Amino acid sequence: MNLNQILEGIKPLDESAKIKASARLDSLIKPIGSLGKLEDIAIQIAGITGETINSVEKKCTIIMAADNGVVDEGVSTAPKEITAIQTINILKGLAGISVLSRQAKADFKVIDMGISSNIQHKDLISKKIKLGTENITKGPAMTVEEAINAIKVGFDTVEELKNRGYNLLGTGEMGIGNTTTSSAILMALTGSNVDESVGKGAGMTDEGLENKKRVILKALEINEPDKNDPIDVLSKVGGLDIAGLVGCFLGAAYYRLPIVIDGVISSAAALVAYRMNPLTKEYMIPSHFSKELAYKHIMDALGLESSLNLNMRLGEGTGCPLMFHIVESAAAIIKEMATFDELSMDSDFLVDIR
Ligand SMILES: Cc1cc2ncn([C@H]3O[C@H](COP(=O)(O)O)[C@@H](O)[C@H]3O)c2cc1C
Ligand SMILES: O=C(O)c1cccnc1
Repeated sequence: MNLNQILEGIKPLDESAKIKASARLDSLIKPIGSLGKLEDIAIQIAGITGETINSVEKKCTIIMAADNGVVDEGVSTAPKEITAIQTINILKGLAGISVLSRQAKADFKVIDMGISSNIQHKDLISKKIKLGTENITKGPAMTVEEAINAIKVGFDTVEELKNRGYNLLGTGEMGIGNTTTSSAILMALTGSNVDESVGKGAGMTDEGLENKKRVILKALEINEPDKNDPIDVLSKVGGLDIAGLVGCFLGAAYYRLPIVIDGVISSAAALVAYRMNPLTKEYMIPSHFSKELAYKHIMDALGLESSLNLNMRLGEGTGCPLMFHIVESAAAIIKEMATFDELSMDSDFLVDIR
């Protein structure tokens, strides 16, 4: 399947299923709308699957790992070797995403999209496009063909997970320097200014932040990404991890699966997918409000709002298993709460509290 076929195969949510889910929620023994975002999510999932009652217990966060050539410009406090080291830590079950996934009884899948060394682990899926991107202050991060190949990896991963019965997905990443590429994508696609688009990432001094801003401005000047062409933006100032995640968002919309957005890097990928086909947004579920500055502006550009605010700024996909608890709760209320009609059959004392 080529990219155009994928984009054309994405359809809107099922409106009649949403109406039925909404009617069921209004019939439950609670004041109308009182379960807030849990109700919104239950309705969204009904629209995605076409069913009122849904199971979302088989969950997986897809973690795309890749290196970024722009790290040579001193945009991260961490050395680029951390990408490989932390990818292995994730797989060994030791990292934040590993622990939170275990807690949520969720799986994760780690894909090497372009780590700059040839590391191996039995559970690491190698789909390496190349050994890290080029330095974006000198030219494009990757070719358009490489970007499309990376998108295809994400898309195919979702297809495989759908075939294996997964019904709730999440997006995560590991890639030193990827808050730089995320901010560059935000600025290129929306024209937002550098001071509201660039944060300190994994940790950065004030001087380091000023350098990071200069580097991003230079990358945008050298590459001249076309804001009306999301693939141009992605290939010029993005990363292989972000490109893979774009494919995950396209895949989730194509195969009609709900997909949770983690932090600033996943949300940058979500914005690229949204610009490629706005219907992808209907399948996205934001998780937490990342403290990284660009996050708020990316969410504004997407017109989405996160449900959790835990002052987190880790990445890896850590918002996803936390949000899985909430999404499972949303699926449970619409399935398991009683309706007023059901109670009136059992009880002479029912008072309709609506
Ligand atoms: C030990 C460590 C573990 C991490 N896990 C996720 N990130 C996060 O930080 C990186 C992005 O930040 P920047 O753009 O400033 O490099 C990404 O790898 C992201 O997943 C980490 C960063 C570090 C240092
Ligand atoms: O919000 C995130 O995803 C994030 C923030 C800082 C560093 N890495 C990731």
